Amino acid sequence: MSALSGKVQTVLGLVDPDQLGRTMTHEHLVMGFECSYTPPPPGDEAVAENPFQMQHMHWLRQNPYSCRENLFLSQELSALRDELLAYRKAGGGTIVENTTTGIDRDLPALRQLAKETGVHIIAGAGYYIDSTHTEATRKMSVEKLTDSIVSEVLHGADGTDIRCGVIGEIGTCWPITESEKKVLRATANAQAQLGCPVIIHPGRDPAAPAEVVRILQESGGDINKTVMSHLDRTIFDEGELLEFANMGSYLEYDLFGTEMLNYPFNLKVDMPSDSQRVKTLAFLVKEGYEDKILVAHDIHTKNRLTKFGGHGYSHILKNIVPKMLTRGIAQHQVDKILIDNPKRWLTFK
Ligand SMILES: CC(=O)NCCS(=O)(=O)O
Repeated sequence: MSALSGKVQTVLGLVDPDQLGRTMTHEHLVMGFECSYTPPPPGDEAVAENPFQMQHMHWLRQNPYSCRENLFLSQELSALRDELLAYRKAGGGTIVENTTTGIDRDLPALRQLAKETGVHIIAGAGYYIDSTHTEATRKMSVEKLTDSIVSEVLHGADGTDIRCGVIGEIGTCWPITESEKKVLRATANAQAQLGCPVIIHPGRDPAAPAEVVRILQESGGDINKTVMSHLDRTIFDEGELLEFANMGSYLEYDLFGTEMLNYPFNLKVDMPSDSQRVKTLAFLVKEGYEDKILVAHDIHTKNRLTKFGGHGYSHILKNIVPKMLTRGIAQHQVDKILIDNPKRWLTFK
């Protein structure tokens, strides 16, 4: 039995799982998302240059990736500190910070934020999507990738002694690239060694989550300890959703607060509203999956911070939970989604 067994690993060290409280399982605090920059619609170039004004807030909500400045959450440490203090006040206890190699993980900043706010922060090991893999990463064997991920959990990452407490978000596209497949196999190997939680960013196709699960299974991954993120923009058909749910991973709805018409990463996708997300959660609860659901906001752009008129990290606790309670999800089921399921997932075997 390892020293991690039965514990959760935060950026400040190991904690007892009962200390976590309400947990958002997919957020970013300090990251850079330049890899997803999308040029603005024709005619909107001037707005994109100078977006942080009241009259441009709606434009930013609709076009968050078309303004470079909006993509650097890392520039907002003071606002992030205020957000975390507000999150605690709203009843939040823990945040899983999913920033991995490729999108500017900053572990010392996470440690500082955890110290200053009292929020438990759990950092992510591993690699984001293919376009952010360096040549050195692409050349690594599965064994070397496994070693690097294991080391980030056991010894610390990015030249620090700050240890990651989950593997992920591991980035994949659709179709899954060869480099991403290697990282997935390494993730499964590392999970088999460590008994740790894993979280996946699937490609934007309904077939993508199941394909990731198959690759992880082939390499000995523990699907019961794996989260499939971003289901809100990935699987829409109820039958397909139940088929995927039956594969055994946690089912994460983590784009609460994001309501946009033209989703630039896949124009075929109709991004759901928060009301539609709650309806899907109620459906999954009715179908018996209340022990598998997780929720979050996946904040990764500045406009979603309350400083810039956004919903912030407390939106689920303040606005979505009351809505869930009026839509057939009972308080004890809400508690499972916010407390018990994250705790079970995050505890090392
Ligand atoms: C940071 C990140 O990967 N966010 C996911 C955004 S997406 O639109 O759900 O792919």
